[in-house]
Parts: sequence; C-alpha cells; structure tokens
Amino acid sequence: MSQEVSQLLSLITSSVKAIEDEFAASGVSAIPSLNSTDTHPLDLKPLKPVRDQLRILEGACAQLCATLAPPVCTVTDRVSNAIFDRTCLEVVVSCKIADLLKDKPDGMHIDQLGKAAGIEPGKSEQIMRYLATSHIFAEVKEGVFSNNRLSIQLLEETPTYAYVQFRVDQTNRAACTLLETLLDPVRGPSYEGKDAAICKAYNWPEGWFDWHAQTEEGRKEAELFGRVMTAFDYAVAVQAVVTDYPWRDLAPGSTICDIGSGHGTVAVEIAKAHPGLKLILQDMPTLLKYAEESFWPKECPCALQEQKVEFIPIDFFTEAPAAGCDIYFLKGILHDWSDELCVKILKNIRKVMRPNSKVLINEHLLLPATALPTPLSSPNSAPAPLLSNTGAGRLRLYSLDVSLLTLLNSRERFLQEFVTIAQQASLKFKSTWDAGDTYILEFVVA
Ligand SMILES: C[S@@+](CC[C@H](N)C(=O)[O-])C[C@H]1O[C@@H](n2cnc3c(N)ncnc32)[C@H](O)[C@@H]1O
Repeated sequence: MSQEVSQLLSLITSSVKAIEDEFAASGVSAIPSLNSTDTHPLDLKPLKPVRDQLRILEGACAQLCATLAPPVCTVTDRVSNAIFDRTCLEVVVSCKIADLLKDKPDGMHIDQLGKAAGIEPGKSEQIMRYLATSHIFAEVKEGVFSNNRLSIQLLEETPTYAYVQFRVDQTNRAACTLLETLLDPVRGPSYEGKDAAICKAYNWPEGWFDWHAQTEEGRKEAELFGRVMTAFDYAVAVQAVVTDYPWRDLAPGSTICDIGSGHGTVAVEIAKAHPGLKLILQDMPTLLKYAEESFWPKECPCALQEQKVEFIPIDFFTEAPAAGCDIYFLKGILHDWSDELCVKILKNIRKVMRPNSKVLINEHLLLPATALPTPLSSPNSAPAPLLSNTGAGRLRLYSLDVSLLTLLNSRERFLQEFVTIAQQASLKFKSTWDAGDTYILEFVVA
C-alpha cells in the first residue's frame, strides 16, 4: 500500500471513530440508518469536533477514491452526475415526490407513485432508481420506493425544498451562461453585479439584488431567497455562530445590529439563547416584512412580545445603520460585493459606532487547493496528505464561490483581504472565531 493511501485510510478510520464517540456522548448514541426517516439531535446542531472530523472524513474519502479509481471514470462520472443529480432533483421537487411518500413507511409501488406524480411509471422508475442509488430515497424492494433520511429534506415544508428549487431553476439557468459571460468582451473583465451571468441569462439591466428590490417578481423571489438562506445556514452549521462566539459575555441589554439580516436565521437563535440581548434586524423592506409577520412570530414570539427585536429597513450603501449598537453583525454580506462597495458598507457602519462597538464579519475564508501543509498562521488546518483546504471536506465553500461569481460577479475572500478592506474603513482586526464552516472576524475602531 502506498504511504498516501495508508495515510488516507488511517484518517478515515480515526475520523469515523471520533464521530461515533460524539454520537455516543450526545445522549442518543444510535446512529440512524440512512434508510430510516429518523432524525438525530446532531443533524441540525453538529458539535465542533463532529464538524471538524466530518470534513476530514469527506476530504479523505474523496481523495482516496480519486487516487484509486481509473481517472477516466472519475472525470466522466463527475460531469454526468452533476447534470443528472440536478435534473432528477428538479423532477422530484417539482412533482413533490417526497410529499407523496410522506407517512408511507412501506413505500409506494412505482406504478402508483408515477401515476400520482403525473409521470409515466417506467420513466419515474428511472429517475427514482438513479436517486436511490445515490442514497436520496430508498428502494425498499424492487420497484417500491420510500422516503429516507435524505429525501425528507425534500418535503415542501422544509427550507431545503426552497434551496433545491432555487438552485435547479434560477442558479442553473444563470450557470448555463457562465462560459459565454466569462468570454464576453464587456462582462468578462467586469466585477460589477450588473455584468454577472444571471443578468445576461435573464436580460436584466441591473444586478440580482436590484432585481429583488425593484420588480414585483423579484420581491416574490426575495421572499423565497430568505428560505434558501435558512437551508444554507443549516448546511454550514450556522448554530456554531451562536454557540462558539462569546455572546454571553455581553452585558444584559446590549444591542446587536444584524445588517443584511434576511429573516434573521442567526439573530433568532441568538435571541433564544440570550434573551437579555436586544436585536435590530436591517435589510430590504420585503425581507423584513416576512421576518416580522411570519418568521419571528413562529420562531421566537417572546422576543416580539418583550420588544427585544426591531425591524428597520436599510439600504446599506446609502444609509448608516442604527447608531451606537454594541455589535454590528454582517453575515454573508461582504462576499456579495466588490472591495469598493464593501468599504462603502463598512464606512456607513463606522460612522455610527461608539468607541467600544465591535464589527463582526461572518464569512467563509478561502485557502488555496495546494497539497502543501497549511501555514501555521491560517485559521484552517488539514492533516497530510489532504489538500490544505481539505478538498471535498470544504467543497461547499468553493461551489458557493462559483455561485457568487455566477449570480453577483463577486467572490469569497482570504483572511488578509478582509483585514485590508476593513482598514480602508478605519477598522482594526482583533481576532478570529471558528464558527462551523464559517469564521467570525472581530474588528474594532482603529
Ligand atoms: C446572502 S444574504 C445574507 C442574509 C443573512 N445575513 C444570512 O446570512 O442568512 C444577503 C442579504 O443582503 C440583503 N441586501 C442586499 N442588498 C442590500 C442593500 N442594498 N441594503 C440592505 N440589504 C441588502 C439581501 O436582501 C439579503 O438578505
């Protein structure tokens, strides 16, 4: 066995053992079978050791398979699977197949299921078997399909359903024009939102968020996008932003201003965990309307009753946020915009900060995909022989990066890039907090 293969194998063994230990310590030691529809407390709240080990496991498994499999298989599979994963998910989400299988633990025969979905049964079977082969849905016996732990994520009531709809439809249409956009003499070299692939695909004169703000169709889509962000937040273990940053050290009554809050997926969790804090959510009016009228009354009615949460519309390029807050929190905001526009947003915040206010920038941090050891100064770390960015263990970040390119003509950044941008708004870097897949970067008045 080559040294690299044996190192990868031992990473797989040690990470699986560590994850099993965490399941045992969680109080619900049984790991649910993939073919059940059971949930586990760690599903939505994976602890830091589980997340760290899972990244290693995913990176090592993918690297081992890519090392041992014939290269032609890996590359041809990659392109076919990408196309047909998307296509088959589009079919099952549009035909609401997970909902048709709800509360049917013994599954449905494909004749009955195809008929209910409105698709010829033989053809439905091809779609369902492809997905069951990649563990989304279970084929309980030949020709009989049921939900499983993955397919229940496709029930219409879940945020993941909205996420899949958004990706297979709007993102996909935009992605199909990416090559043409990259080679376009005007759009190719531009970093302006209005020149993104999505604007070419839909013929929009302005950028994606302008479309959200300015058109009726866009406002409806913005509401859906709030649900999309909730699913994404769960996928990047957003709970860690709440558990791994010391919010508890803030004095009761301290105010956190969540800028570009969306519905406030994180803010709502902070409000539940720290009811003494005050939250101010600032975003476009459409998102705040849904947040105030639907999301918060369901998720955290106490915060509304006790007036611990306020909703204040903002255009963060032209207006300063609420003055004098203890914390200005920006999650997944700066990665949407060019350096120049990020400086504009931060300068607007800087204007209203008190001397001891903090700015928390919650973002992913890029690392190169080299096979070299991670620099010691880096907040990420991957054991050899994994890629320094953990490869498949962090692929979600790099697909998000290409998604930002496609939808907004923007990109994820390296730590030093955030420090440089913040300096231009007279903010000084203090420290980094590890929060799930993302990091919280703390800045103070320079
Ligand atoms: C990627 S989402 C992040 C949402 C939320 N922070 C989260 O992580 O779930 C970006 C948010 O910025 C908001 N946004 C975009 N342009 C804005 C502007 N000019 N002023 C205020 N909010 C804006 C969008 O409506 C959206 O909710």
